[in-house]
Amino acid sequence: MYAIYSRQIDRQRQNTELPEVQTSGDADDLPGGEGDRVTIETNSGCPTTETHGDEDNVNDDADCGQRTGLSSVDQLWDKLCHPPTECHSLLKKHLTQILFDQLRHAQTKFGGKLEDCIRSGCENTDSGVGVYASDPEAYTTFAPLLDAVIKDYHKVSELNHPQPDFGDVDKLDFGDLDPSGNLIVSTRVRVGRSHDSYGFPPVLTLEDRVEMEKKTVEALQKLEGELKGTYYPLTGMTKETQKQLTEDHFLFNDSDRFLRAAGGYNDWPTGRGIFFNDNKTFLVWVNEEDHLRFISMQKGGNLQEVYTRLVKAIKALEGSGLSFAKREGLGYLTFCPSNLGTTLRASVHIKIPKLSASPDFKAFCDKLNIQARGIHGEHTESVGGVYDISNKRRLGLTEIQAIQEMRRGVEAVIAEEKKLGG
Ligand SMILES: Nc1ncnc2c1ncn2[C@@H]1O[C@H](COP(=O)(O)OP(=O)(O)OP(=O)(O)O)[C@@H](O)[C@H]1O
Repeated sequence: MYAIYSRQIDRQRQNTELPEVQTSGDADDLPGGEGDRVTIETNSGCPTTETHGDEDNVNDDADCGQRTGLSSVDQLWDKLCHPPTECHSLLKKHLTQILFDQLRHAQTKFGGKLEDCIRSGCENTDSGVGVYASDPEAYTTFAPLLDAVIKDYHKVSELNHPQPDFGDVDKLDFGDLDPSGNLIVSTRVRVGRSHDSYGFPPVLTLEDRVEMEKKTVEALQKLEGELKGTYYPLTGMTKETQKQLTEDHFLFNDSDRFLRAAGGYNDWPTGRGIFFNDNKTFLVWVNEEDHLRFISMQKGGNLQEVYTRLVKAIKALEGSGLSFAKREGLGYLTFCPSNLGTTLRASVHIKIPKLSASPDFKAFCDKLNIQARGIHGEHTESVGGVYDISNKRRLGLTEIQAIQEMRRGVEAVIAEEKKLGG
């Protein structure tokens, strides 16, 4: 069966041309040099009364099924109960002995098990969240654990996410957030989407990945106008091209140990790739962390243009025959529970040397529901006082509300930086 899919993909790949290395890409103007370390957020609270696993069941290989070489659910539980250093993850906080006993034999129709959801958090006890959904149905089967984690992470008391509402893009009340062009280097808005008929990375087979890639590429090839572009599979792409596209902030890589432990890089690079239009303002990541990530980005601070382009792309792709996983009260479903709901992260890369050096920087961001990251993605450091500032909330509000929250946050950040003399 795989041979058939491989042949199909090989044919498809023969028809695509690999991109030239972009030595003068959009992000080349980003400042270089070492900078301050970003404070990474965790929403933790370490339990003081965590009970230990049932030691009689440790090494119960029956739970491993066919996934040989992976720790069993009891081995994972044991690791979580005896972390090498203090553990503050949401997994640790919410997976009690009672819940573990209740869920340890549960299985979704995609074959997802508890161990698929908790592996990363048990292997990496320094995780902030520590839980991934094995597949869309995990949000039902493992709801006692996942709901608690979701409520805690997103700071909501009820899971009643509203229906999608992108607002009227012809009547947006914002444009360029930094008309002077002095502070904002670039703006990016992304959403994640999952095919509703496939599981998430831990339960996917190589054949699934190839099949999903094919379906996705067929839909992407229908895009028109500004969104029209070309798909570049990772398989066959030179290391130099991958490196350059990653450094230019366009492409993903396989360097996140949390995602790796969750199975996010299984069968790498098969089934993965990137689609982009000619001027690289609309991109789609295929089979990175999520089945699909739609990304709109450009240099400067024009949030209106970036958001409008993304909304048009979402509507076009929703009408192209793809069917995305959603659940009442949770919105769009993603591999990581931190992303579901709107799945929207709108960010600017912004030069804020004064504000970021202030001891109140994190509190300032928290108050505005915005988050600061380093400029090479989550868990990276800031470079030259440039930070990635984005909306923190993705669940419990609409897309247009999330964008407005980010806009207000960025405007406040700019005002504060100027007040401090920046
Ligand atoms: N405003 C921006 N301008 C240019 N590049 C950006 C911007 N925001 C994010 N990026 C780039 O996008 C890439 C992915 O970043 P990152 O992994 O933090 O976010 P993400 O794609 O939203 O996913 P996740 O939140 O799941 O990690 C990185 O190369 C990062 O530098």
